[in-house]
Amino acid sequence: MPRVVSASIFFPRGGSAYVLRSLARELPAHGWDVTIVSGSRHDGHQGDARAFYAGFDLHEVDFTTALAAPDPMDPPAGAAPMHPSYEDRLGAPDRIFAALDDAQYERQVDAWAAALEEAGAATADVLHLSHLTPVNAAAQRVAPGVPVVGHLHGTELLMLERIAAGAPAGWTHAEAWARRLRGWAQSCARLILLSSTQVQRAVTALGIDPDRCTVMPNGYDPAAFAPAEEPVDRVALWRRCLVAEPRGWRPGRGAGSVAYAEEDLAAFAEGPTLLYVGRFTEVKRVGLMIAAYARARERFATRAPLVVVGGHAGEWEGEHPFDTIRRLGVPDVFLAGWHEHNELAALLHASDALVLASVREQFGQVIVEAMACGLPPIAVDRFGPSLIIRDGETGWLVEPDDEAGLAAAMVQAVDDGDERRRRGRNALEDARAHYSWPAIAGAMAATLEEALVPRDEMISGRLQQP
Ligand SMILES: CC(=O)N[C@H]1[C@@H](OP(=O)(O)OP(=O)(O)OC[C@H]2O[C@@H](n3ccc(=O)[nH]c3=O)[C@H](O)[C@@H]2O)O[C@H](CO)[C@@H](O)[C@@H]1O
Ligand SMILES: O=P([O-])([O-])O[C@@H]1[C@@H](O)[C@H](O)[C@@H](O)[C@H](O)[C@@H]1O
Repeated sequence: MPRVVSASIFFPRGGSAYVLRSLARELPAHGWDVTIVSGSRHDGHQGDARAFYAGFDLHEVDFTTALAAPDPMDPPAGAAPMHPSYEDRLGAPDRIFAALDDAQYERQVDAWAAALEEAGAATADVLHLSHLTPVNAAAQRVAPGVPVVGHLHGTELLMLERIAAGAPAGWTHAEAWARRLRGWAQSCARLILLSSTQVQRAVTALGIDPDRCTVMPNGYDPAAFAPAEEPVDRVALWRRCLVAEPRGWRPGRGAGSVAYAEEDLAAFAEGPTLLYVGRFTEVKRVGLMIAAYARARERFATRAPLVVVGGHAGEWEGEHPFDTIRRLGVPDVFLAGWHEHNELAALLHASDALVLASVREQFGQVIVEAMACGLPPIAVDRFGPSLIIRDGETGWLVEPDDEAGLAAAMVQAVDDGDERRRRGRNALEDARAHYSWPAIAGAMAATLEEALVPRDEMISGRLQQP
């Protein structure tokens, strides 16, 4: 059986880790053995690759020592440096790529070359590399003859677009990183994009040949996301998540630092529940969503809460949702904290519509997960969501950063139960028809096979150094 080494520099945290894991689960049925190489941490925080990728052939790069060092990017000799990130969060151990100098870059490449070597990358048939990172350079060093399938997730494009618009102060090595990312993209045999809306975006940001791009959407795991089989005791579910075992958190405090009282559950007694699922990054516009909810709430015919699920503890960009809720003084918005996939379906079953105000979402995995549970989504009419959702049929599409438009969609979703349920049924059909991982994995296997074919041509492409 051919073997693919599937690698991510990041410890499992964002949407890309779920993509990597779902594909690793499905690819053997399509004739591929998978070895995973991933960043990891063993310090009790979320992000332990051994737990996240349990049962897979895993080689991890452990950042635990680096995270305890005064400079996680420059830990004691022998320890792998912490991964950098595409987001620039004040005080975060994972500094923005664009701030790392050449020596720090070389340390990254050395650590990942060792990991790829240990995982047998040189004898793999294909390398599948998430995002564009120093793992690409490490692959060129230790496995120069092995074709690379790159997988873009959107966050790398956000950083490049910010650099193109004028790098913020502190991004002192922005141009060197932009050059590297472009070089790595150009040397991939194939580059996976998540939506046809993204081809031109990637061509502009990376200068790649559009013929090397494969459009392959993300999916949902049908074992985890499906409509509820039995009636759900919603108040009991929200009591557990918000009152008895709370995981919501406020700035500077850990999971569970935001908890609710029994009487707060009255918000769930009458009307439908709106749900957000995701990280607290700037692009997601969680603050705008809460402001739109505040407007919409005054017009709802019934009391209808908004539950905000997600936000890795301790990580956020811009104003934290806890502060937004306080600033606006808006009632009935609940912070539920991070919940793993095996718990998410229950939260979706206790909700009625998904809201995602994100403005530049390459795909929006949570949309198809919600649709697979029968929830209609409300999202923004740009990029990935604009093709996943059929406005008026499977959900609502609104303009980016349009607080009034988002509020109007929320009012309709809350007040018109028949219409909401009709769109939810259609959404479920679309999810089943287009977005289940077992079906999508066939396209992934085909992409890996395609990467094997024009080997000579591709090898000369790979040798272009950034
Ligand atoms: C801005 C942008 O372009 N983002 C992209 C990015 O990451 P991003 O991290 O923004 O990913 P998404 O929001 O799409 O996915 C988040 C994932 O985390 C899971 N989750 C979230 C909260 C929680 O409490 N528990 C939990 O399990 C969700 O179920 C989902 O599977 O890569 C994803 C994967 O290719 C794409 O779909 C996104 O469009
Ligand atoms: O998974 P995803 O959201 O595509 O993208 C990545 C995250 O997984 C990772 O945690 C973060 O450090 C990166 O900067 C990037 O955002």
